[in-house]
Amino acid sequence: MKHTEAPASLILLFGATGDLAKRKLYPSIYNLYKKGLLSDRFAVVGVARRLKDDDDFRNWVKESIDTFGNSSEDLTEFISHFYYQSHDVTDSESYRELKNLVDCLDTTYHLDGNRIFYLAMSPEFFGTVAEHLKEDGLTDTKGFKRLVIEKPFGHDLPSAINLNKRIRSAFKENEVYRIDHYLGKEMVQNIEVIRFSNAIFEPLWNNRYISNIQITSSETLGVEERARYYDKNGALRDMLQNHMMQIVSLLAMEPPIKLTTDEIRSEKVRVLRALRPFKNEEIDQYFVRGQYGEGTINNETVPAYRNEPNVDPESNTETYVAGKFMIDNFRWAGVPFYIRTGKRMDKKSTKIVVQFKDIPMNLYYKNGSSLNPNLLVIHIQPEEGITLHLNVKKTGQGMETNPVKLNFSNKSIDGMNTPEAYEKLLFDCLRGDATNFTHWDEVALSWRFVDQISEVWANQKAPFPNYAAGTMGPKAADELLEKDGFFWWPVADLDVDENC
Ligand SMILES: NC(=O)C1=CN([C@@H]2O[C@H](COP(=O)(O)OP(=O)(O)OC[C@H]3O[C@@H](n4cnc5c(N)ncnc54)[C@H](OP(=O)(O)O)[C@@H]3O)[C@@H](O)[C@H]2O)C=CC1
Ligand SMILES: O=C1O[C@H](COP(=O)(O)O)[C@@H](O)[C@H](O)[C@H]1O
Repeated sequence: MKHTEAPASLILLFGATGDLAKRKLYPSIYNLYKKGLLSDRFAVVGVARRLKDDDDFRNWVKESIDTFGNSSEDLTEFISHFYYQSHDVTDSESYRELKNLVDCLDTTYHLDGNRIFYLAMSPEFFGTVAEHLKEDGLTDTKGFKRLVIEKPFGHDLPSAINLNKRIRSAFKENEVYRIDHYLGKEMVQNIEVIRFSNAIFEPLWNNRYISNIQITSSETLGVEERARYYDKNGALRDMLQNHMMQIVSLLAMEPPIKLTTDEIRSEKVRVLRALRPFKNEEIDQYFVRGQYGEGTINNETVPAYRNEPNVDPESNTETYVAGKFMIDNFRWAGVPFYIRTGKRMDKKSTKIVVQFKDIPMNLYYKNGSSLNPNLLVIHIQPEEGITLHLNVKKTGQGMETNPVKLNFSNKSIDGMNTPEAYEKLLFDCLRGDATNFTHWDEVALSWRFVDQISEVWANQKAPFPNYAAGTMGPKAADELLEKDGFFWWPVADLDVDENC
């Protein structure tokens, strides 16, 4: 085994013909292979209904890599490791056949019985597949067995508890890898490093020096082909319950005593436990929902959410959510964490803005005008980097100040793109590192928090649509900050200069 490569392993992929597999998973497996991070002893078994046989599947994988990956090479050797079983996951009989195939590949490729079961299909099947894997002996193996499970993990706390019970009947908690692809993003992983390896930040990382933190994740895309799923979930469940709350917990957690999976997770859990709960009648003071109407994006007119295919024409589902989280602990008492996320917004951008408090006395603006606050901006995507906003002396006579930005862009280091989140997460899973996956306690606490909001919203019809596609969301989201004396830092003005 090469020094850094993953151990021999079989990946059994349910949902092998799906959008996620095609766009993300095959290109990621291929990148690992190309970089020498995958053992030569690997095999992938795809399960779905629509293809016929191995050849069909290998062509499918090749096409997906040609379209969504970065390869101009001959893929023959790589795709020879791919096998297919046409199988309806609700059909109990097929699992025996699958076990025979998997056992046979185990021997052929000397896989030491190591198995990753990846559920990249509709969540309604997660419990059924997990139970069958156990009942039909696929989890009886002398190597490791790990279950990678896509989102959403449930629809609310009761359904998540039920799903967890079914999964845990077949896998132990430390064998379950709940994917949150934001945790695979380079700059999300960088949050801990920025905080815990810089003496200039960690001492200031508290309510004495930080006035508020803003997290924006805006998309220009609409609901696309996923309306059947999305219309039942909305932005609150689709983005806030998982990605946004994970970012909040990374920003707010205490330094872990060690950089181990358990220590980091337990600090994140403590943040989620400290989130201030709300009474039903308070939800509107802390959360705003929106749904896009018709509008213009990149000079093209796009339809209202309610006119998208497969969306209920009277849908009450939010495509936008903004909120204010309060973390009631010693470090964060009084500091609002504002988040906003939505579809069909003005710009595709995920950024964190940490706004520091004003200095106690402003010596440089005696006429009453204000100094620019110091900001630390963490650019998660599309550009990756950090910017520190400072004030310096204006060149020349006098003592006026000038705002400046110190930029760091990941691209400026070596011009290389950082690996796709799925590539990193797959590699972590192959090596048995669950740090960047979500523990059950985190899932349960975030559902408990989100359920308070969704229960109230489900019972009140919203005045939708309330923002035009191509804008940054409803006016009420601006008012959420204005009433606290803040405003959303415009993401378009904060971009990192990638040439720096
Ligand atoms: N697509 C994305 O960008 C993202 C997806 N996810 C999550 O990933 C998962 C998969 O999503 P996505 O790929 O978009 O979904 P798709 O609908 O594109 O794919 C579903 C897959 O499941 C297979 N399938 C459906 N029913 C059965 C069945 N009864 N038996 C066997 N196979 C079946 C389909 O194959 P066939 O029809 O051939 O049987 C297909 O391969 C979901 O949990 C989603 O929430 C998460 C983040 C982003
Ligand atoms: O999980 C999801 O994330 C995507 C946005 O991901 P990003 O990496 O492009 O920011 C979102 O479009 C999708 O609705 C949601 O399910």
